[in-house]
Amino acid sequence: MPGTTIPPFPDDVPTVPLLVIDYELIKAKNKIEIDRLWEAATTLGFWYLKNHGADEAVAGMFEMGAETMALPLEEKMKFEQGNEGMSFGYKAAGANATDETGVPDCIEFINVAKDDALAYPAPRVRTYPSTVNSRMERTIAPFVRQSMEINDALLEVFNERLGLPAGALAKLHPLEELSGCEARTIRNPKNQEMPQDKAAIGAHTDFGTLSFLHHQRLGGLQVLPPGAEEWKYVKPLPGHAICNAGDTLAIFSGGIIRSNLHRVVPPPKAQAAFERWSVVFFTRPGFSQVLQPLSDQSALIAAAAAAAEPGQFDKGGTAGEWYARRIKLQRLANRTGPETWKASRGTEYRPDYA
Ligand SMILES: O=C(O)CCC(=O)C(=O)O
Ligand SMILES: [Fe+2]
Repeated sequence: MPGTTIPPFPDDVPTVPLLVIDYELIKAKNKIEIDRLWEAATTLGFWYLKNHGADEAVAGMFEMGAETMALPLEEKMKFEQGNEGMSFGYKAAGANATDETGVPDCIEFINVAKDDALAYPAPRVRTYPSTVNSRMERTIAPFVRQSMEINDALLEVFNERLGLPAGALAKLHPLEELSGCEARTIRNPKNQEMPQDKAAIGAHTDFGTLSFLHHQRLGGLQVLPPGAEEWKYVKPLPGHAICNAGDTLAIFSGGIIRSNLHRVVPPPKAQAAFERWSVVFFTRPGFSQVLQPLSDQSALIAAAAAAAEPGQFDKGGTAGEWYARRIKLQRLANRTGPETWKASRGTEYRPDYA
């Protein structure tokens, strides 16, 4: 999309002032930057990340998404993720609910399992459209590797600040174990015939541990800060990723790290006339890992978990069950009524919004 024609993000809409974290400083173990990352993760659970070095792979992911979405719908549907609680593959527009009344979403996306990208050409989980296969080695695998390296470095910081023994969080995300880790490219159609506050992706928390998100120039992502009544836009900043913590990190940390509600609405004002694309990598635990606060390994987590409402973080099932439930029950094909939406929710649920 030629940059000159895209109107800038408007300066008169409510935005949330995320901290900008410098990945180079995090790698250099800069104490001040680590403190800032910790503050971001434990207050809102969202931050910008600059100097992450993944720009080329991210650009390739946008291209892969455009090539894939340009395929005939019939071809894309051969790789649809299905209704059984698996996210890998193609998700058609309208397949998911965006709220408890069952209003359909309007975005389509392609998800590639980290386990397929790294094992290519041998499928570990499933197969993909030709446009994915042709970029598996030159685009998707490098994006997966770089994203994992970045998320692993952030996890190491959290591991230490949570008072956990070295490698405790990493152990829950073994490279070899099948997991919900995936790379995603999303297409959001332009000129959506819907009000500006109507969700393209409904209010949700992310299912996994850490998300590494990229936009081009268009806004539309909003967060609902703790205690706030009003959704606030996250302003896209060129070259800056947006990172957020998800449910499984909130659970492992007994709620010390925040998995915050967010949603996608049409881009604000004049930007709504343009198609919006996003790229994400989701780090999620191995499917067999048990979801519970790591209280037996950290006094800090034990205290936080003890202070939390019963049932909020002591979930008990496996990461595989958590992932499958959340995906399966947001599919409209599986909806029986408002209870299906409710049963698909994550660690944060605000009945007035989510
Ligand atoms: O497109 C975006 O900005 C956010 C996407 C998102 O929240 C998700 O895929 O979980
Ligand atoms: Fe999300």
